[in-house]
Amino acid sequence: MRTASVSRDDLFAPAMLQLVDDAQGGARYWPGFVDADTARRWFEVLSAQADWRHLRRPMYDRVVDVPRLLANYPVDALPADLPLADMLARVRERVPAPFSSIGMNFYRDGQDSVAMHGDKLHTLRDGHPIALVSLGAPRRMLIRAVADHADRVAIDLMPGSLLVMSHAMQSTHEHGIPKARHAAPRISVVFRARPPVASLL
Ligand SMILES: O=C(O)CCC(=O)C(=O)O
Ligand SMILES: [Fe+2]
Repeated sequence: MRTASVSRDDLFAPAMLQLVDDAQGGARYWPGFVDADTARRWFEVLSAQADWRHLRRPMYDRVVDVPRLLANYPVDALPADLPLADMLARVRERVPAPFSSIGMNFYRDGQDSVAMHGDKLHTLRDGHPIALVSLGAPRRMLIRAVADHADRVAIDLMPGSLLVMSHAMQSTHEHGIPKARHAAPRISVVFRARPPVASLL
């Protein structure tokens, strides 16, 4: 396994790390996408004021808690008291894609997690990437090839960082945030380009 860990304060850190390669840009990571003060401000407002929901989901013959809080906003109805329009504008400067939905995850502590998965392709516009801004405490993400689980990379997602994953990668690779022994609260803000509603039916 490769481990990629870069801190914003590391003078020798590259501006961008290529974590996975493919014809659509693969997975690219910018550790210092926004400055520390901006990341702190965004975390404070979102943690306090977003519409966080605790979901339960059927799994086999049981109903289980989703082990993190979720909040979702379509980009054409962003609440004015949240910094999401500003975040979207900055993400679009770096990644010019037709993002239409913002999904957020709140990992309250090390027990919160997301299992290894590829994002659902039928809910994403073909060819457009997913962009993910991290806020709050660092958390480790694992990315692995579906065809060879030994082909994997661990990246410590720092507050103020941006991770961009290609559409193609959602079928060739899985990503997840494993549980951690100790972790302070973290938020990820995920920008996706959704297909028009009609094509979902
Ligand atoms: O929180 C993260 O960094 C990953 C979230 C994720 O994979 C998702 O929302 O699909
Ligand atoms: Fe995901």
